[in-house]
Amino acid sequence: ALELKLTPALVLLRSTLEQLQEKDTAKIFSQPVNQSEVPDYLEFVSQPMDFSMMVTKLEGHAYCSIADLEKDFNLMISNCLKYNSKDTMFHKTALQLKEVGGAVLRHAHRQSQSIG
Ligand SMILES: CC(=O)c1c[nH]c2ccccc12
Repeated sequence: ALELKLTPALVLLRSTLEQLQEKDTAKIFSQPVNQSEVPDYLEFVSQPMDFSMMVTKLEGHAYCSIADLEKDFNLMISNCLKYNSKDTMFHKTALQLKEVGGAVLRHAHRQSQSIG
């Protein structure tokens, strides 16, 4: 539709990231894992990622597509699944966010295709 023609890719990236953050109702992904509180974190996770870092990257034009955003989202989820064992709230929350976030991203991919 015409109004999508006026929607720059950056606006779609921003709204997609905002939708993903809204799904993280426990806000466990809002900020980096505090490495002084979790001293062994970097033994399991080589590339930390969280939503605050993704916002900084987005505003710094580090994401050229929904696929770029999806890569960091998937990294953030897999870090959490790796560090936190299956029986933890964090692990279960990450699995749920992976599901609902996937739907948000699939919808965003469709929208970006119709922008052209
Ligand atoms: C997202 C994640 O793994 C974590 C979010 N907060 C944490 C606190 C201790 C250990 C891990 C975490």
